[in-house]
Amino acid sequence: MADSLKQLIRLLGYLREYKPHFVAGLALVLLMSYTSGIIPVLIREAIDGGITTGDYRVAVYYAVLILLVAVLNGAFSFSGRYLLVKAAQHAVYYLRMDAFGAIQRHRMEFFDRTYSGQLISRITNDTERITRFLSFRVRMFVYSVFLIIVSLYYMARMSGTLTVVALLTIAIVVALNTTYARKVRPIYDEVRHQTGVIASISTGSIAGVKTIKALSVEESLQGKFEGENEKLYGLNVEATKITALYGNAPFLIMGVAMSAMLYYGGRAIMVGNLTVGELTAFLTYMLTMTWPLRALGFTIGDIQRSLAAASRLFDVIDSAPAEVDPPDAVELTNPRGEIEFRDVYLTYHTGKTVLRGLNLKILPGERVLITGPPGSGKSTLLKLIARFYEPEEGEVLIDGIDVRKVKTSNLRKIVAYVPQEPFIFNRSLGENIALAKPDASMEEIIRAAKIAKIHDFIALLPDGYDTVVGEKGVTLSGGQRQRIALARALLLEPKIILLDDPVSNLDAETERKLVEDLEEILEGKTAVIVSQRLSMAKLTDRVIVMSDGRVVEDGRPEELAGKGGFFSEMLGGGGWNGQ
Ligand SMILES: Nc1ncnc2c1ncn2[C@@H]1O[C@H](COP(=O)(O)OP(=O)(O)OP(=O)(O)O)[C@@H](O)[C@H]1O
Repeated sequence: MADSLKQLIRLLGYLREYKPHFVAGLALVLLMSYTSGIIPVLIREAIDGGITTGDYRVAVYYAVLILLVAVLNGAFSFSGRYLLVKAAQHAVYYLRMDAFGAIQRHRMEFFDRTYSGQLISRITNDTERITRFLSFRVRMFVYSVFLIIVSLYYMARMSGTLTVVALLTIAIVVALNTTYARKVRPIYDEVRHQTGVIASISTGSIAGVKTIKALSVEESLQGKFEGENEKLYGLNVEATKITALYGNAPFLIMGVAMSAMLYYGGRAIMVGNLTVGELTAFLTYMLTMTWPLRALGFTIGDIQRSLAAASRLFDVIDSAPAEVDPPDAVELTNPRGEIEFRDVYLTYHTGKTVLRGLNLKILPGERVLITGPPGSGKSTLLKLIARFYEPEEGEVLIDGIDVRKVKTSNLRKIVAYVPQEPFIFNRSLGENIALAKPDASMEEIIRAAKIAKIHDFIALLPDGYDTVVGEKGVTLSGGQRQRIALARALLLEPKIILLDDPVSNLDAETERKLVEDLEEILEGKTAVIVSQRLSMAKLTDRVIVMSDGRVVEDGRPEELAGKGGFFSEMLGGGGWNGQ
C-alpha cells in the first residue's frame, strides 16, 4: 500500500508543468459529479412544487433549470476530460522518454537478461495503461465516488430507510463488479498473451517462409497454429461466460432494489411520509448511479495494475546507470592501437565463466587471427575490447589505459566492432553507413563506402545512397551487408578494428574478394579477427588459438602450422605453404 502510494506520487511527478491542468481537470470532474447529483433534486422540486400542485410556472422553471444544469454538466465533462487527457498524455510522454533513454543507457548484460518483447511491452503496453489510468480511470473514480457521496447526501435528507436500501445496493454492486473485474482480468491477460503467441507464429511463418517451404513443414506448422488458436478460442469463451454472469447480475440487483424502493416508497407516500417527487428522485438516483458503480468496480481493480505497470517502468529507469562514463573518464587523443588483457576473468549472468585469467598483448598495427573451437570465448574477447562487457577481475587496456576509464564516445571512435551478422536498419544506405556519425558529410560517407568497396554497387542503384534497405526497399546479400557494416565502422576512422567471423556467411567467391579488399581496408590499423577460416589467417601476422577461455597457441601462422595443435589441424594437413 505504502509502495503503491509512492508509485502514485512518483507518477504524478511526471505531470510536471501540467499539474495545474490535472488539478483543474479534477475540479471540473467534481463539478460534473455535482451537477449530475443535483438533477434528481430538481426533478423532485418540479414534481412536488409544480406538477402535483398544478403550478405550471414552477414546472417550467425547473425544466429550464434542469436544461441549464445539463448543459453545464456537458461543459464540465468536456473540459475536464480534455484537461486530464492532455495532462496524462504529457506525463506519459515524459515517462516514455525517460524509459527509452534508460534503455539506451543500459549495459549489454541487461539485454542478455531481459526479453526484448518485454522491453517493447514496457514502452508500449505499460505506458498505454498508465495513460488510461491517469486520464480515464482517475476521472471515473473521482466522478463515481463524488457522485455517490452527493447522491447519498440528498437521499439521506429525504428518507433514511430508502437511503439504507440504496447504500446496501451500492455495496453489493461495487463488490460484484470488483469480483467480476478480478475474475475476468487474468483471462483477458491470457487472451492478450495468446494473441501474442498467435502473432509470433504468424510472423515467424512469414519471415521464415523459405525454410518452411524448403523443409515442407507447412502441415506441422498448421497443426501448431491450430492448437494455439484453440487455446485462444477457449479463453474467449471462458471470458464470455464470466461476463454473461457478472455483467448482468448488477442490473438484476439494481432492479430488485428499485422495486423494493417502489414498494416501500409507495406505502410511505400513501401514509404521507414521502412525496411523489422524493420517490422519483430516489429512483432517478439509482439509475444515474448504475454506470458509475460499474466503472468503480473496474477502476478499483485497475489502480493496482496501473501502478504495477508504472513500477515496472520505474524499474527499467532506476536500474539503468545514471551516466555511461565515470566522472574521471579520459580521452585518448592520439591512439596507437595497442591492446592488452591482464589476468582477465569474465562470467556471464548465466553463471558461465568464459575467460579464466586471460593474458594477451596485441601490438599497434598488428593483425591477429583469433581461432579455436566453438564456445572457447573468441567473440567474448572482442566484446571486452569494445567494452560491451566488463571483466569481473583483471583489466582490458588500450594504449595502457583501462577501457573502463576511457570516455565511451572516444572509445567508439578508436575501436570499431563489426558483428558477425550486422544489423542493417530499415533506412537509407547513406543513413546506415553514417549511423555512428549522423552529421557525416556525403564525401565522408562515400570515402568510407569506397574503402569498404561498396560504393560502386550503391552508385549504380537508381536512388544511390538514398536507397532504402529492408522491407519494401532493396535487399542486400550477405557480402553487401558485411561491406555496409565495414563502411559504417570505417567512417569513424578507427585505430582498432574488430571483425567477428566476417566471412562465415559468405560464399567462396565473395569471401575471396573480401579477403583481398580487407588487405587494403585494414591498412595501418590494429585488427583482431575472429574466424575459423583459413582465408583469414592469410591476412594476419599472428594467430592465437583459444580453448576454454585461455590462449593455448600463439605465434606466426607459419610457426604454428607445424606444431600439431588446433591451427595445424585447421590447415587440414596441407601445411601453411600448401594452402
Ligand atoms: N551474452 C552472453 N550471455 C551468456 N552467455 C554467453 C553470452 N555470450 C556468450 N556466452 C557463452 O559464453 C561461451 C563463449 O562464447 P563466445 O561467443 O565468446 O564463444 P566463441 O568462441 O566466439 O564461439 P563461436 O565460435 O561458436 O562463436 C559460450 O558458451 C556461450 O554460450
